[in-house]
Amino acid sequence: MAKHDPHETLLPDRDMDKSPAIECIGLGIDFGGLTAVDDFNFTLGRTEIAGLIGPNGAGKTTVFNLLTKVYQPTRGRMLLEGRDTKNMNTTQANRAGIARTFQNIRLFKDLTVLDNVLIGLHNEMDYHLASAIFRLPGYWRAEKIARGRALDLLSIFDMADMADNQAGSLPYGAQRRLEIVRALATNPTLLLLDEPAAGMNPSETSELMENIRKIRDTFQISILLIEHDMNLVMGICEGIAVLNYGKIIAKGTPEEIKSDPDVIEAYLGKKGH
Ligand SMILES: Nc1ncnc2c1ncn2[C@@H]1O[C@H](COP(=O)(O)OP(=O)(O)OP(=O)(O)O)[C@@H](O)[C@H]1O
Repeated sequence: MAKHDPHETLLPDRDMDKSPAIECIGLGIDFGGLTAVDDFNFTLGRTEIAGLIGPNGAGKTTVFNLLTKVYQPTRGRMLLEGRDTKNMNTTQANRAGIARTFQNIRLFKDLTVLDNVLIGLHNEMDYHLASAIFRLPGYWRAEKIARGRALDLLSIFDMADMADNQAGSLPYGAQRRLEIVRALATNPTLLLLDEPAAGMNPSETSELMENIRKIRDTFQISILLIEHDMNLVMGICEGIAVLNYGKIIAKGTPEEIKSDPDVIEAYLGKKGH
């Protein structure tokens, strides 16, 4: 496989005129004596769809927790569209453009589908607190706009007719879709998907692949996904980084990754993933 410059984007020719969606430089984190992620050099260009793969316990979710500022790194730096994220917390990282979904569905199951999306939108909206408390005209205006945007988002994923249903009553695939819609409501420039195909049947997975492409094309954002389903990863990702024991052991196109002996040994050759 071609050994890539660690600071090069997975697709080096794309969007060279803009700062990358995200750039990690020597990022690392220790938990007590355990180094969960180390020397993580990773650059994702705008509108790339990339995959982060590796065996169980390799550090993939920890990388997502670093990118979303759930964890602060022990070392290294992370730039979001050229901006240093050093002092950001999770809310600030979200406002700066990173949104994520989780390995296990985290919806407000008793609320309606629409309300779940509105929660995402409110995170991003910036109306005055007093206007919300006293229900001033500005509040209602903002609410109306938010409802319209939420319904628009739901219709892109053919979910507008489910707007008033309880989120917990939706079929599994639709709940996962709703999680993605809620993340998109925060208007991200980088969307992180943690095992989006987990628990899906093959037809739900292929629908998910179409939706991921649609998201990138419609919103012109970058997508980084963690996934064990190799058909999805190889079918949709333009670039892939492979993590093993907290370190990147390979980066490249799906074709390069498939034939990389280190990857085969560390990951693809093993059964059970
Ligand atoms: N908060 C924490 N405290 C201590 N150790 C942690 C913490 N978070 C993660 N780890 C450890 O870091 C390592 C990487 O875990 P992580 O969950 O990131 O792996 P993963 O690649 O996402 O695995 P999987 O594919 O099973 O989800 C593991 O050894 C894990 O036990």
